[in-house]
Amino acid sequence: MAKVHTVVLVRHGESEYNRDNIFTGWCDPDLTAKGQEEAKDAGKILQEYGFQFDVAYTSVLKRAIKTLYLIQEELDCLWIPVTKTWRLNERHYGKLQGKNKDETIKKYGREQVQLWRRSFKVCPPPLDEKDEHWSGNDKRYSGLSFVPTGESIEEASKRSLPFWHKHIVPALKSGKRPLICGHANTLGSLIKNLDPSSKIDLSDLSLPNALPLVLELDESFLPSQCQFLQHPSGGKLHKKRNCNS
Ligand SMILES: O=C(OP(=O)(O)O)[C@H](O)COP(=O)(O)O
Repeated sequence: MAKVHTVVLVRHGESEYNRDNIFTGWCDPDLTAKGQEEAKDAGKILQEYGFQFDVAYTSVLKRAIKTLYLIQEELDCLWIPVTKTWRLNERHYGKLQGKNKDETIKKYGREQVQLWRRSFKVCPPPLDEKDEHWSGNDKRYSGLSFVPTGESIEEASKRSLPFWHKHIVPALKSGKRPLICGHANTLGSLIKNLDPSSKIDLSDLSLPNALPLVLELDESFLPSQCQFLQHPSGGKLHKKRNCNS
């Protein structure tokens, strides 16, 4: 089907928790120096392909906000409107937040941990509201009637999809070119759940850090194709990797 609309999505660059192999969710670690470079690289790749954006969206987590800023800086479009929303936050990882992934596997077993990470409906164990990682007292969430203590991928999709329909689709309808900077599970599940029957394969939602993903949509705003724009190989060639199965 012919391409009608295009949205570019980027997972943030490497965070301190990514570097240390820690479940992140709604925790708010910064980008590492490597993550900052990855973000700048993403901007350079997008520039090389000639992408331009009129509007941008990100979460309220600094790893995504800073990645977006660095991309905008590379593209010289710091002036475009940016909407930050908790609806694009990473899925809430409950009690796993702040825990090392290998230690969690040792404690609970690989199969159980994989179920918490990738099952659509299974929620990770809930975070205690007294835990240091509980977001209920964080002022950025003061407008929410309910602050999650853990989310399944399905629950995370249920709060990101309405944002897509309320903000991204109208932006596309008015001819705007949107850039979305977010998180592995939320972006992956958002794309998959726009049309669960689509052939798009995001190989278990493990989106690489700061690799721009070009999503093409048909006239009904359903995904028709998606592909990653690869990092420069040898500093020269950017190879596109197709993710349609
Ligand atoms: O918070 C996370 O994602 P993020 O680094 O994209 O924000 C997760 O810890 C990613 O880990 P996962 O691949 O085990 O789901």
